[in-house]
Amino acid sequence: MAAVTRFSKPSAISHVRRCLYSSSAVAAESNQHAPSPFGDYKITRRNPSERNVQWVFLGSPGVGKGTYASRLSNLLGVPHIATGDLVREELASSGPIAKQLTEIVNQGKLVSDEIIISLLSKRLKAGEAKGESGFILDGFPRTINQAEILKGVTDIDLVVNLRLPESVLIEKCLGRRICGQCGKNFNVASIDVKGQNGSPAICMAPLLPPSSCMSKLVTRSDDTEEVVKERLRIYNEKSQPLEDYYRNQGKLMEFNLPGDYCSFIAGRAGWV
Ligand SMILES: Nc1ncnc2c1ncn2[C@@H]1O[C@H](COP(=O)(O)OP(=O)(O)O)[C@@H](O)[C@H]1O
Repeated sequence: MAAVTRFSKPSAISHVRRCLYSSSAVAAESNQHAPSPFGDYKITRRNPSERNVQWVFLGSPGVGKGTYASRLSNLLGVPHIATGDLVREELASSGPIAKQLTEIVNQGKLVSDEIIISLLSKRLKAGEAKGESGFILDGFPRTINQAEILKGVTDIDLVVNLRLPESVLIEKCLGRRICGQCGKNFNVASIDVKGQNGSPAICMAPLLPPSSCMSKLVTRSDDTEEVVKERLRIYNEKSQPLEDYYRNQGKLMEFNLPGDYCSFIAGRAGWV
């Protein structure tokens, strides 16, 4: 993949960052006075050379967006903001919208734009108060409408799209576990799919927890086979069109897992 080759040089990330900053600076300035659909919160639309990276991770449920995005966010020094985590925090808080959210999430449906944008605005506002000027978004946008709303408030630099075959996605979702104490994510699924009809074999080792977390593992209530299949269906219908949306803007970088991404990011950072 040409993009991977281009990214595999030592200073690749900072180089891409500089290139993306300079190409999007004009667009950023011309939209400075656009009204914000983020309600009372407006992402400060800065010249990209004066802020940190603003990237988006796309990919089906179970593809590992959270794992890869959080590792990359450590490398780039920006927060990893997952809207699924914001939704789960809201659920755990028993706040006013928690009851309404429980039903939607447990059916594998999408939460309304109004609610998700309000949760995201709150998180971005808190981050900005601490001096954050960049992010890796995971789970947002999930529809063309959300992407249009985001475009109205900031100019995303790069969109990373991760891909795995659907049979593997289901196994990975069913293998997900969270430590109820430290909140870290793990995966007990051991993937070993033989190559067929020209498609490569896929082997992915489980991401096992340390012994201190072992007895505290919980499974997400929406990670049942039925709900996962519904989430995949909704992803294909509502989120997959985002690939073309960002491809047409020249912002999409695609990785077929596990090979492409692992050999690029994980290998370079010494994670594998
Ligand atoms: N951008 C969004 N728009 C609408 N609903 C969302 C969004 N992000 C998260 N959610 C809700 O939170 C749930 C969990 O999200 P997430 O952890 O990202 O799950 P997944 O494993 O399906 O990627 C989703 O099924 C959906 O109900």
